[in-house]
Amino acid sequence: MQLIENLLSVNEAASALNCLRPETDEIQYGQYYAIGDNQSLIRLPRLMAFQASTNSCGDQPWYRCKIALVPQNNIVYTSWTPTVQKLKRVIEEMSGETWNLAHIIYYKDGQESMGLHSDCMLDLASGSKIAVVSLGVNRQMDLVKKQESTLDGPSQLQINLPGNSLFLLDEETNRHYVHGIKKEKSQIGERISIVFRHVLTYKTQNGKLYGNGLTYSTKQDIIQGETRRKMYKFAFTFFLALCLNWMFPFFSTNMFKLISGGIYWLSISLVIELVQQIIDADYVVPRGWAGFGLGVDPFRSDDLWSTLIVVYHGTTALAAQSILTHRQFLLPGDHLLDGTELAIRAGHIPGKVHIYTSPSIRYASLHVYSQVNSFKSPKIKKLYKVQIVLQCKQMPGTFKTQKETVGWGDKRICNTIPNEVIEHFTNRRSSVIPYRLLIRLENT
Ligand SMILES: O=C(O)CCC(=O)C(=O)O
Ligand SMILES: [Fe+2]
Repeated sequence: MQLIENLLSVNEAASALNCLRPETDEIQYGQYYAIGDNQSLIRLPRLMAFQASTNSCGDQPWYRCKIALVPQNNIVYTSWTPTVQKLKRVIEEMSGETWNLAHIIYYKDGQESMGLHSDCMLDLASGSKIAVVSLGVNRQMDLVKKQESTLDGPSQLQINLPGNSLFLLDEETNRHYVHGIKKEKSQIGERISIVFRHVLTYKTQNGKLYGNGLTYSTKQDIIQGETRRKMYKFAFTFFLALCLNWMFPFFSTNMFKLISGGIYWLSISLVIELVQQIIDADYVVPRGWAGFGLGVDPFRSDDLWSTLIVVYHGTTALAAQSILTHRQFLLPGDHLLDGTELAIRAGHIPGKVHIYTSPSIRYASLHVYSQVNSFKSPKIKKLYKVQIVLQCKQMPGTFKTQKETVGWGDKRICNTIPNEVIEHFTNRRSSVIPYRLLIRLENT
């Protein structure tokens, strides 16, 4: 912490104060709010304005402070105005540091204040200092050591911030102490503080954040991420439209019922349009899979959603189609619609007539169960791996559990479900009810 008095000449300080007063044109102050306990809006006892430099991409720095989270506070950073820019230059030349964002705060009298708080450090350049330039009357800043702090040093401090001074608040002090500007009992005049920060977070025109510690660290990353998402969406759409349009009658959504009632033929472009609507809904659960709700028999009397557990069944598009067409799982030995007999799949022990499921999506999506097929997106000519899993409800007490049967031994397959109980098997067809088709499309 450091206080530098007589930052400017007396005349310059007086003129700076005058230029930054609300009556002058330079700064358009606004009234901002906090959210109270009962969700009410609380008027903050001060006026504020925001300025910042843009980066080389033309984006503005962004500081994630509490007031920015209140929807009613429309915080807009404008470019530097002459007086603030001059103050910035003076303190940068004096300290050798740089700042790219400022909050300008107007306290009209001693009744206006700022409560005890720590400045949020998420967006600040590591090791950078928060610079507070004070103009106008002297105000007292209280610093109170946080309860959890293990730092040696005074538990409380009072610092006078006279007009025409610079106060530098370092990371360490901000981490261990809260600070605030307390109310004054005596009648005093106005004070303006200009709080400069060096932030490394930026906001794009469409409101996306990038920078230190964020999903996207540069603007380029955002563009790449969006391109990837677009390509994925295209591929997905074409996969559904070209390879899986048999399944549209099985969807539970009204729009599908609407268009598939009796008409099982859909034009590719209509399918694409519908699929895009689903994908835009971002219904991707579990992680990495896109889920499509399937129609469930409305006449079942058991309380499907509350008493049955969730399991997964890794399968092929063909088998999924067969399960959905027959409206239930089939057991080896059953006859399909075309009269052929369902055989025990190669690799499974003959004589074991069972339906296999797993509480683990990891296990169900192993390639022996959920066959990997490749799919070439016709539009972008890119090859993808496609897998299908049916998300199902299974009736407790109707199945047995056993350890994995894929030869992994003790090597853990799923983080949540132990290998010993990862496989369910049953011979009751109607105890497993598929309610969501999961599809995963991955780059090859
Ligand atoms: O007005 C002041 O001097 C304190 C401002 C402050 O602590 C803040 O804006 O976070
Ligand atoms: Fe602060």
